Order: sequence, then C-alpha cells, then structure tokens
Amino acid sequence: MTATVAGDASTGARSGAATVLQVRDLAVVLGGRSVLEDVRLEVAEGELLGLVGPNGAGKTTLLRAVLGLVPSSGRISITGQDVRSGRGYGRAARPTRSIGYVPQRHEFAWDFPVTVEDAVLTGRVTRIGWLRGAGAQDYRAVRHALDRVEMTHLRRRPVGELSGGQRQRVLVARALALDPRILLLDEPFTGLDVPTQEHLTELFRELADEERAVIMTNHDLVGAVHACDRLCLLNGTVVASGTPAELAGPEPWMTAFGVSAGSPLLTAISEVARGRAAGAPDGGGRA
Ligand SMILES: Nc1ncnc2c1ncn2[C@@H]1O[C@H](COP(=O)(O)OP(=O)(O)OP(=O)(O)O)[C@@H](O)[C@H]1O
Repeated sequence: MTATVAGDASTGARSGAATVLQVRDLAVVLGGRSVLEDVRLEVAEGELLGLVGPNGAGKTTLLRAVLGLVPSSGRISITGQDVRSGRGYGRAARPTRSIGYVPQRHEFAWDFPVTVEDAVLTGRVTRIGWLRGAGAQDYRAVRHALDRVEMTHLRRRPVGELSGGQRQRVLVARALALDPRILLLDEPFTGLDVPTQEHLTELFRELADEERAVIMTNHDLVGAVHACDRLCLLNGTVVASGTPAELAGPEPWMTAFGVSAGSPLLTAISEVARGRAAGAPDGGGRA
C-alpha cells in the first residue's frame, strides 16, 4: 500500500464518514518565526488520528490554531461550517462548543482550590455562561463525564490532591462535559503508567467509535501506530499521513523525525504497522 501523501493529511479519512474537521493552507507565525505552513488536515467522525512529530514540530500550535487560540491564516471548517477563513475567528464563530480540548497536564491550575466535580463543570462554561449558575442538566453532564473516566468516587476531592493519572482523567472529563464532536488531546499519556495509558487508549477508541473525531498528539510512536486509525506526521508542515499500514516504510519517519535508516525505532514502528496491516492480534486498534 502506498497511499501516504506527503504534505497533505486530507486524504485517507474513513470513506463514507462525514468530515468534521477540515484545515486548509494553515499557516502560523509566532514571535516573527514561521511555526506552521501549508498545513492540510481532514478528520472524519469515528476516526482516531495520531498527530506525531519531534519536539517543536508544531503539534500543540496546530491544536491551538484549530481552537482559535493563536493567530493563523488559512481556512478551518468544523462540521462543514467555516469558522475561520482569511482574517481569523469571529467571537461568535469560535468553535468551543463542538470541540473538547485536553491541554497538557501542566497547563491546568491544579493549585486552584476546587473539587474534581467543579473542575469538570468548568468545561461547560461556554454553555452555562459566566454569570448564570449551573443547572441540573450541567450536573448530569458532569456526572456522566466523570463516570466515563471512572472518577465518580473522587468527585469531592480537591484537584490539588490527585495523582498524575487522576488529573489526566479529570482533564478528559472536563473536555467531555460538553459532549463534543471533536476531541483534541495534547500528549495525554505523558508521565502515566502503562495500565492508565491502556485504559485511556480504550476510552479514546470508544469515544471515536461513538462517531466523534479524536485527535491526539503523542510522543509514543509505537503506541500511536498501535492505537490510531490514521497518523499525521508533522514537522512544520504535514510530512506524510496515512493508516499505520500505509506508513510501515521508514522514509516518512526518517523525514519527519530526522532519524537514520538504522534506527531501532523504525524497526519497532514497522513491525507494529505490518501487524496492523496483517490484522495480527498485536496490531490492535481498528484496521
Ligand atoms: N508563544 C510563542 N511565541 C513564539 N514561539 C512559540 C510560541 N509558542 C510556541 N512557539 C514555538 O513554536 C514551535 C512549535 O511549538 P509547539 O509547542 O507547537 O511544538 P510541539 O510539536 O507541540 O512540541 P513538543 O513536542 O515539544 O510539545 C516551537 O519552536 C516553539 O518554540
């Protein structure tokens, strides 16, 4: 299979599934320096997409551009509606209700004296508004989100007393509190033990299977090849994209990560990708 498309992650999305996120010609300049250019990305409902690339490749910046949190140029459509074209996001067009965002764990103010339940409730601020109180529907949504991440028993605990894995679950629940169609996860596995990573991977798979588009950045490349439907290799732009089977060869990884042909990492990626292609039990995920 050779469907890898250099410079374009807009192909290869599940055929027949509706596209929920479309990015065209996206460019971001920060501090006078080009961070992203000519980025094309298309993600369909039901798809778990791994966004991978070396440190500084622009993964977080891409997620933040989709959220309208950094200045960018280009076009972004959410569920077929242009939320950004040319000059930027209008306030009304900010897609915060369709998108759940899980930032890197260190970005959340864990010292803030709130309980788990209250932290998750903040995920619904765009729906509740700052001045109105939360209603029964909001608390139902929070309970449901906490159930999904198996944190209901800790709902009254101050967030500052949680472990790293528990904090990550809170951030996922906070993003799920709005029942978003698109979920953006920025390095959700950093510093987590293997069982917690496996549990969250299963949850992300389930969320995608519920016809959401799930996009996650991940430095565990073998894990990403194992779990994701499709991968987007980013380094300032989209270097390549495709299913794990389509990305079994070393070239796109060498280009994106600057590793040599003899890198053990390439062997490991290739083994898992070929396992996925063959439908071997080791392959995991959805073929
Ligand atoms: N506010 C900013 N001002 C200037 N440059 C920035 C800013 N934010 C990020 N950058 C630069 O943009 C580039 C991409 O950063 P980004 O955090 O998106 O990369 P990343 O792929 O998520 O990296 P990592 O894997 O290390 O988290 C980096 O070179 C970074 O220094």
